[in-house]
Amino acid sequence: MKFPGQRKSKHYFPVNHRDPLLAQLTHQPQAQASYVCGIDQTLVDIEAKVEAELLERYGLPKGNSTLINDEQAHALYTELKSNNMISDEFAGGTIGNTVHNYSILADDRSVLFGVMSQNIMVGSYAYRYLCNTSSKVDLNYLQPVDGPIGRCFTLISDDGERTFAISKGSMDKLTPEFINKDVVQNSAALVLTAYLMRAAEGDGMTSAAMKAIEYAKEADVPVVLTLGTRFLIQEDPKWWQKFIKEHVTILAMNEDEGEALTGQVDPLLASEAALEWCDMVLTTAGPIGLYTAGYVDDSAKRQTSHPLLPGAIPEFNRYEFSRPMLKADCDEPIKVYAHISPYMGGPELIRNTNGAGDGALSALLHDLSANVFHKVNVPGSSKHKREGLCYSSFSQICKYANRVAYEVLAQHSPRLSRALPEREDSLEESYWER
Ligand SMILES: Nc1ncnc2c1ncn2[C@@H]1O[C@H](COP(=O)(O)OP(=O)(O)O)[C@@H](O)[C@H]1O
Ligand SMILES: Nc1nc2c(ncn2[C@@H]2O[C@H](COP(=O)(O)O)[C@@H](O)[C@H]2O)c(=O)[nH]1
Repeated sequence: MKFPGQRKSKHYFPVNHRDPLLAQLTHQPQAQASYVCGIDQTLVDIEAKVEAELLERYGLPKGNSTLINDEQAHALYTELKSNNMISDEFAGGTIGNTVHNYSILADDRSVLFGVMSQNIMVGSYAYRYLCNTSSKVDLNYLQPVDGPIGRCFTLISDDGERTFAISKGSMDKLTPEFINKDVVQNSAALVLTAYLMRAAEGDGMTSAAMKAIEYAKEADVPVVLTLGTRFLIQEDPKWWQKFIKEHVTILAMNEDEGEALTGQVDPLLASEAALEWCDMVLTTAGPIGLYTAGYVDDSAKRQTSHPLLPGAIPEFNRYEFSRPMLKADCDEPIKVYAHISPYMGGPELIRNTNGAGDGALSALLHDLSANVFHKVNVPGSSKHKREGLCYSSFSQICKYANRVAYEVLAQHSPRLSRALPEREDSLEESYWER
């Protein structure tokens, strides 16, 4: 496990500083590992820049992820291919991206549940998916299926907004028997997307996800849900509120999904509202940056040394130096919020924002998993006198998530091909040289 480590307020990502507590680990040759597991619809992203007219012609609402049938998929693919519009084809899927990025950041194992074609031709989509996934993502639990994996046409508009058209193939054929109970129950977190809940009748994906949730809850493993798209949530916000209340520990969403879920346009107020149903919230807000929100026990709260920020909740970041806790672990829970503006104002060139939110979530998962790792291996640490959900404070998690989102945007791909630089200097130099 590579640690998130200590971050200077100016340098929003892991730096070389060694945690003195971690030094104890060097005396333990066999540190116990910690990992996260996730379930996804196995998808390859087929990226193309398109005009608004094409979206209209195929009946694809801008910004949404729409399921399309085989005939529509064939027509769309033929049109994109014959006009040389396809710019990239790479492994995708919101949770596939998240666990891949987690493994890149942590330089450690994650486990992905899903399906994989059992007969794979070199160059096929299944082949590409495997080639484009970090070798640290454990794919040994994938369920073999007869058909192809899914295709996600990722259609980028002039303003960088992405619209998805999903040709599902066999992506929803995962069945509950392929969810390994031990793997889920020994993990630091189970990560899911709202997309898993829209499988058609006869497809096992939704029941597989519910089985995994059942296993996770039995073992007090945090369940992390990312909302995927506002269109899915606005169909029935009450259903989602109940789902989150019953099953979810940490919720990740963007400001549109937050509005669809809570009715609050302001991402801070949407985060506050969502805290009524879960323990922690990560709300990304595009060029506005991102928010973390959650709970800490009154006795463990820590005041920020940063300027207090105005907002719909005045001075909302007052206790952002606190570490997130489960509400149930607090005697006197208080709500804590933190915000950060985009790292360096965002990259100079943003081709599209595909996967930026998933990137931010993978940083949060890394921090959470590092906490489990630290707790198991350095149980006597003062860090664990109180039960904490994460290793770092709300403020630090904001910085780290923000930095990773920047990297996804700068690398122009939802999957990181390399981890963050160890030292800030090179990046900063290039920033000032602009
Ligand atoms: N236009 C932008 N300028 C600068 N940073 C951005 C921009 N869009 C996204 N980001 C960064 O990426 C993060 C996630 O982006 P967002 O678009 O909210 O996620 P999602 O992909 O889930 O919609 C933001 O919190 C911010 O740090
Ligand atoms: N599992 C699913 N993933 C999907 C679906 N539609 C789109 N996507 C994936 O989302 C990421 C980008 O996420 P972002 O919201 O952070 O930009 C992309 O790689 C797609 O593959 C879906 O129905 N199911």
